[in-house]
This record gives sequence, structure tokens and C-alpha cells, in this order.
Amino acid sequence: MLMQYYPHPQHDYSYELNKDMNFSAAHFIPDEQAGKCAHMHGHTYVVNITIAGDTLDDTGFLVNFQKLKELVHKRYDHRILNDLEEFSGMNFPTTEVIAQVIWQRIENYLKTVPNQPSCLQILVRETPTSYVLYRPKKDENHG
Ligand SMILES: Nc1nc2c(c(=O)[nH]1)N=C([C@H](O)[C@H](O)COP(=O)(O)OP(=O)(O)OP(=O)(O)O)CN2
Ligand SMILES: [Zn+2]
Repeated sequence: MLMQYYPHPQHDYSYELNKDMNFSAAHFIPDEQAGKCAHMHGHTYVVNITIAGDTLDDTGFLVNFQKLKELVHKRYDHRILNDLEEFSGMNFPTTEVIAQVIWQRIENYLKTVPNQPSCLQILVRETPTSYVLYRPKKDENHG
């Protein structure tokens, strides 16, 4: 995968892990303000996940890279995002909402692991010229 520059969050954790991945998906934004994006179209989304913590698990992982891919790629690759329950109602699959939803999905998993890492940042790139960063407020991260 192409090396990209990503803005990094400030933190005092000892370990910081980053996982890149992409997935191909279709979406539309059902609002007249979305212009041409109100019509179904597709992207190869690029995602960067930043996780940090002070403690490793018994394997020596902060979190298994493969688990992160499973949580994101397996759910969203080759899907119509609007069909998924997390993007139902008014929670349209904009880049901003996708980034927050991916953060929540990862954070829900991290809450179940004993070494308690935190997801500090999600970057979602929708096109070569557009990306969003989602960083939770301090009290949204556990611990
Ligand atoms: N704040 C947001 N604005 C827009 C979003 C979004 O998710 N958040 N999404 C879209 C469309 O889905 C579109 O696919 C992406 O838009 P855009 O960056 O305008 O894509 P282009 O390739 O047309 O942009 P260029 O400037 O020509 O490179 C629209 N807005
Ligand atoms: Zn789009």
C-alpha cells in the first residue's frame, strides 16, 4: 500500500499502533444538499486506525492487526453502506459518520480485551482529494 502522511494525535501512551486498510463500497447521501452524491456511487475507501496503550497482551500485541481488518474490512467491503443498520435513519454514510461508526465499532471491541488499549483516531479517505479524521473526546475513550 502507498505510504501516506497522516496527522497524529497527541498522547502519553508508550505504544502507538497504526493499521491501514481499504475497502470498496457504494453509498449515496439522500439529501438534496449532497448534489451529485445523492445518487448511488462507489469509492475505494482508505482507512487508517490509530490505537495506543501502555500494556501488551500475552502475545505481545497491543491489538492484533488482523482483528482490526476483520472488524472493518469484513463488514464494509463490497457492501452498499446505506443498507447497513449503523447507517439507517438520518445517520447517512458521509465520510464523517463512517469515521465515527468505525471508531465506535473498534472501541467496543477494545473494551472487551484485558490490556485496555484505546482507539485515538480514525482517518477515512473517500477520494484522492477528501478525507476526514475522527478523534473521540477524552471521556469517550475508556480508562
Ligand atoms: N463533508 C462532506 N462532504 C461531502 C461528502 C462527505 O462525506 N462529507 N461526500 C461527498 C460525496 O460522497 C463524494 O463522493 C465525495 O465528494 P468530493 O470530494 O466532492 O469528490 P470529487 O471527486 O467530486 O472531488 P474533486 O474536488 O473533484 O476532487 C460530497 N461532499
Ligand atoms: Zn461518495
